[in-house]
Amino acid sequence: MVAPETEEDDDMLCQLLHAVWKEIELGEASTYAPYIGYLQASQSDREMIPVLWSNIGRRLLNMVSITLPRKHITTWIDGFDNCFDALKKSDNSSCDVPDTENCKAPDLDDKDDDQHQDMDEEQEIAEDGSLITHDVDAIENSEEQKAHLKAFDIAIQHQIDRRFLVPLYDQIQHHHVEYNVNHTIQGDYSVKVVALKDIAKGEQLQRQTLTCLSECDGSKKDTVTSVMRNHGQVQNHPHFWNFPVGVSFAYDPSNKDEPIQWVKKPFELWNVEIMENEYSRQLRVRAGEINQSRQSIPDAEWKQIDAYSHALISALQVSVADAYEMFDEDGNIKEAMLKEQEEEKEKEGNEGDDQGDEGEETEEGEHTGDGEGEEEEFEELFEEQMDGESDEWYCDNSCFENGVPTNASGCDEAECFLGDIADLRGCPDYRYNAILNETEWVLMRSAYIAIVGPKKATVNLTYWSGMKVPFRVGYSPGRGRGVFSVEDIPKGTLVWTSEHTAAFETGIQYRQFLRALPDFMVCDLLIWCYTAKDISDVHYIGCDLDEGSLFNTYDDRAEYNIGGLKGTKVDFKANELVYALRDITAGEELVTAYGSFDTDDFAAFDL
Ligand SMILES: C[S@@+](CC[C@H](N)C(=O)[O-])C[C@H]1O[C@@H](n2cnc3c(N)ncnc32)[C@H](O)[C@@H]1O
Repeated sequence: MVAPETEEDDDMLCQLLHAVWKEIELGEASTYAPYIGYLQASQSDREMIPVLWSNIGRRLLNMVSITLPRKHITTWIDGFDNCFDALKKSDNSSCDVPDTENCKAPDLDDKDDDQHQDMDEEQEIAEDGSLITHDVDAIENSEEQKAHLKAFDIAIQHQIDRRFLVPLYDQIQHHHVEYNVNHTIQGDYSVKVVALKDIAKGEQLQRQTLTCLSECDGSKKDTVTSVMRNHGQVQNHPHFWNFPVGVSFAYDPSNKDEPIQWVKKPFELWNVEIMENEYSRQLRVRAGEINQSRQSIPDAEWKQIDAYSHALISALQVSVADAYEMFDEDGNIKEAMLKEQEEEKEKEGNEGDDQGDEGEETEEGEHTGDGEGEEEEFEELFEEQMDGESDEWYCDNSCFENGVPTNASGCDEAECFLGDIADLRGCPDYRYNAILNETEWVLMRSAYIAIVGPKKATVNLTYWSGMKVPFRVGYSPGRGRGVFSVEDIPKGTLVWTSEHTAAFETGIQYRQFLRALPDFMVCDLLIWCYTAKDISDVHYIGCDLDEGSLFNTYDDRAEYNIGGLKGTKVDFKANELVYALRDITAGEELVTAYGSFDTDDFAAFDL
C-alpha cells in the first residue's frame, strides 16, 4: 500500500492548490471555511509523520513541517508559482499541459539531512543551479510570499486529509461496534488489511479505532476515552467527524440543504461527551434494528446481544466518568486523584472488616466527599443520554440506576462476596457458556482499564489475542470450552503470553469491574479469575482477559501439553510465556497444569 511517487502526483497537487486557493478566497462563504480555519490554526502542530502514509506523503509533510529548513519550502513555492499562474489564467488549464516542467517538484531526495542548519539564512536554487541566500526577514516581510507559503501549507494539509496522501486504509470507516477488518503493519510500513469475519459482497469495510497503530510499547495505552478524546472518531450514518483540536462536523447527505453541519467548540472533555452521546445513540438505533428481527433470533443469542449492549454502554459510561474524574484536559492524571487513590488504598488496608461507620461513603470511594459535584455531573450527563431517546425495549427506564445497569446493582457493597455476586447474577443456574468474540474480550479489557486507570493497568487495550499460534475455541466434552490447535505446533513454540492478564490489587476494584459487565461475563469471570502473587510478592486478583482463560487442565483423558518455562510468579513487566511442551498435532486440545501460582485466597480481598 505504499504509493509510488509519480509525476501524476505533482499534477494532482497543482490542481489541488488551485481548488484550495479558490476556497481560501471565498473566505467564510466557502463550504469548507471551518475546516480550512482548522487547518490554518493547526499548522504548527504538525510534527508527527504517520507511518501509514505513502512515501510522497511523508516527504511532503516533511516539507511543510516547521522543523525543516524553509529553503525547501520556498524552492517548492517558486516551482508552484508558475503552476498557480497557469491555473489562474484558465480554470480548464492544468499542470500536465503544457507547463509540466514548471510544476515538477525539485528533486529533494537525500537533501533532508541538513535539517538543523542555521535558520538565520534561507537558500534556494537559482535557474543556473547556483545557490541564492535570502535574509529570513526579507522573506518574512513579503506578504505575498507569506500568503503563498500559507496556501501551500494548507494545500498539503488539505490533500493529506483527503485522498492523495492518505493510503486506502485511512479511508476505511471507523466503528467501535460493527468493524469487520483489522490491520497489521509490516516491517516496511506497508499495511495488510485482514477480514475479521465473512464480509458479504457490497458490505462496507469498517475498522475499529481502539487499536495501537504500531507496536504498543508500555507507555502507550489507549482507552475508549483517550481514543475518543485524543484521536477523534469517524462514525457512519450520518458521518461524524471529530478532530482533537475542537472542530467537528456531521455529514448527512440526506439533508439536501445543509449536508454539512459544523460544530465548533474549544478542545475539552466535551469531545468525549459528544462522542459518547453519538455513540449511545447509534447503539440504540442498532438495538432498535435488532429488536425488529427479535423473533428470528434464538433466545440464547438474544440474551447475549441484550447483555452485551448493556455492558457496552456501561463500560463506556464508566470510562467517560473515569476520564472526567481522573484526567485533566491535557490527558494527565489529576494530582488530587492520585492522592485519593493512595488514601483509598491505605484506608482499605486499615479498614479490614471494620465497615459501616463512614455514613454516606461508598465502597469504591470514587464518588465521595469532594467528588460529589462531579458525580452528579456524570449522572446528569448519562441521564440526558438516556432520557427521551430511550427505546422501549432497550431501556424501559428501569434498567439503569444512577447510570449503572440494574442487573448489576447491589454488588458494589463491601458486604457483597463472591457467592452473593454469583447469586445476584444467576450464576448457580448458569448454563450459558458462550464463546466470546474479540469485541467481548476487548470490552472486558476496556472496563478493566477504566476501573484501575491506565497507569495501573497491566493490560493494553489491543484487539489481538494473547494466543501466538493459530487456534480455535470449541467445546471439550465434560470440560466446557477449550482451546484447540488448528496446525501442528512443534515443541518449544510460544503458544500464549499473559499480555492481557488483568491484575487487581483490591477487592473493591474487582467488584467494580464485575459490576460494569453483564451476567454471562461475570459468571465466566467468577470461574476464571484467581488470586496469585507476582514476582514482588504483591498479592493480586488475576483475570486472563483473552482465550488464556479457556485452557483446561489435564485429567485422565489428557496430559498437559503447554506450560511456562520459568517460575510460577508473574512479572507483569515481562509477560508470562507459555510454550508447547511437546509436539502438538493439529486438532489437539491445548491443556495446561493449573499451576501452584494460585493462592486460592479471595478472602484476603474481602471477597
Ligand atoms: C480456566 S477455566 C477453563 C475454561 C472452561 N472450560 C470454560 O468453559 O470456561 C477452568 C474451569 O474449566 C473446567 N475444567 C478445566 N479442566 C477440566 C477438566 N479436566 N475436567 C473438567 N472440567 C475442567 C472447570 O470447570 C474449571 O473450573
